Amino acid sequence: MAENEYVPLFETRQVKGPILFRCIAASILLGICLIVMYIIRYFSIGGKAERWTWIGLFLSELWFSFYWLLTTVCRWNAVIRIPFIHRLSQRFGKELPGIDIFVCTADPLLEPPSMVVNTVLSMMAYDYPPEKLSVYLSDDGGSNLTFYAMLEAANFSKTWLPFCKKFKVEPMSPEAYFRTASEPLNVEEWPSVKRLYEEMKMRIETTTKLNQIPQHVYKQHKGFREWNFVTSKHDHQTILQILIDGRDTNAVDIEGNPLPTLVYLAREKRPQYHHHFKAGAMNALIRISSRISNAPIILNVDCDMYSNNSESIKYSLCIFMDEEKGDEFGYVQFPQSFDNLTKNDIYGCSFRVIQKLEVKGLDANGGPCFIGTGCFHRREALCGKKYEKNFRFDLKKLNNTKVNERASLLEEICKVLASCTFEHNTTWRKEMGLIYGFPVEDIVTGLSVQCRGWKSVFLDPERDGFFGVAPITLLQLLVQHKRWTEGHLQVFLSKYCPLLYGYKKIPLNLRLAYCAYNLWAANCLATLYYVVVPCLCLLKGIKLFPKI
Ligand SMILES: O=c1ccn([C@@H]2O[C@H](COP(=O)(O)OP(=O)(O)O[C@H]3O[C@H](CO)[C@@H](O)[C@H](O)[C@H]3O)[C@@H](O)[C@H]2O)c(=O)[nH]1
Ligand SMILES: [Mn+2]
Repeated sequence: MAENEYVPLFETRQVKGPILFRCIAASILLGICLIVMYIIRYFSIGGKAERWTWIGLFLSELWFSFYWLLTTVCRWNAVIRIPFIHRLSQRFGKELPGIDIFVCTADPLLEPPSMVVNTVLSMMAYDYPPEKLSVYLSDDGGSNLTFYAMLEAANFSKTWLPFCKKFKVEPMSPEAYFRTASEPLNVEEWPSVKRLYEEMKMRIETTTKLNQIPQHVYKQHKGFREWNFVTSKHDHQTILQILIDGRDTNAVDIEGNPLPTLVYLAREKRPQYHHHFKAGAMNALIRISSRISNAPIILNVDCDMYSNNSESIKYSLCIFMDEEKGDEFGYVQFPQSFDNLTKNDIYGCSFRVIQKLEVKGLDANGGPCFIGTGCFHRREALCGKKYEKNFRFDLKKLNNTKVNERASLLEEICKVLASCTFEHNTTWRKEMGLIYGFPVEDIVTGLSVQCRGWKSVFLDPERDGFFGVAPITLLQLLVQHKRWTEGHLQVFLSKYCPLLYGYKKIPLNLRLAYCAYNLWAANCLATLYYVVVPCLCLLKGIKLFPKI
């Protein structure tokens, strides 16, 4: 291909049917206007009680109209992105950047180590050069059970990764794969790999149940000794173990191919210092990974979210590496899909409207929010760099920083980076890394990246990129919704309110779209009024509608 002949790595297409949508929206707008006119016209009819009910209903309706306007603005334009991965391979061949993958876990009881192991294995099994992949697990539970499970994962990966490569296994989580795939006829390895997996799972589950590491295992790895100094999960030193050192020529799978780097981290926790939940964990990971592998692209996932599509990394690189537009993008967000939904999804846990409709609208208006998981970040954008128009990133070059310290020395050096006091008097938490202080730290962080001038992209390939676990009982759902709505409202009332914070930084449409989420909780007032008051009026015999 000639040098000057630019062939894009992705294409942006308008979502079909905008005219139909706009006609419907226009008709709704007309309806709203007629209702408002009607209400104003009959305003002074009836007695005092009627009038006040009318005013209340009128205000609720105004609120609903306003909220409808916010969502319509967000949906007005919608785009989808189509990456061309064959062009990526053609153009860059093996010259691809490094990828650091962060997995966060917090509690071995709520997030069983056997599940975390599956997530980690699925991340290691991407169809990507293993020497360029590094997987970091942050364990905020500081649990030796999770650490043990990771050791098992490191060991099993030697069988699992070649198996995945050979048979193009998808999903790459062994649990999900063996649950969904039927046994192929002429694959000898299948039963033996399955057996190995089941034995490993059994060992992990037994250890978790007994809450004790068997003595012979304890002696196998120096890492376990760290727990001699752990008082509780809220009070311990940094534990950092490089379980697979990708630079080590002996770190190979059963077929002799290199393995991805695998690192276990339990950052320091002390009762007198706030740990800032997942945002704190992510920031520690960003610093530690910058010292160990320093990949220019970071993928982060929750520990319950396994990879379902082995090409996701390449899809996201099609965005970041596109010669013309790639440098504009700060992050690439995949949807959060779930594989535990009940048949009718009666509580709407899958967020279909948001994920299948609204995010595409956000994308057309400057970029989707960062939703905390399944997101590829440009490290520099996440670490506070402002977008500069003509600045070109050479992602391939950025990756050539192999450190040469021994693994054990590197572990010691990095421990400081995850200490409780490291961030004091620095710009971490404000300008660098994830922002603290909100239950929805991801939303604020995404907003601040966008306000530094970066755009973002939503990618939803035909085969889902990731599968996670959705809350499916009413109670779980209410807890999650309460946290999210509260968090969003908090953002709206803080200095990060998109209307002000994003002023002159991001398009008005995008700011309004953010507000639709931020004001989610505020809807409850109008809704409550609307469902309660008319019923009371009916009981009391107060006439709500004028006779015409
Ligand atoms: O102190 C903590 C608390 C949580 N987590 C991890 O954070 C992730 C998300 O927490 P979870 O309790 O599962 O929250 P969800 O409501 O399921 O999370 C959604 O909403 C969050 C807030 O918007 C985002 O951060 C998540 O990525 C998104 O999946 C999990 O992997 C946890 O292990 C930590 O690492 N440290
Ligand atoms: Mn979750």
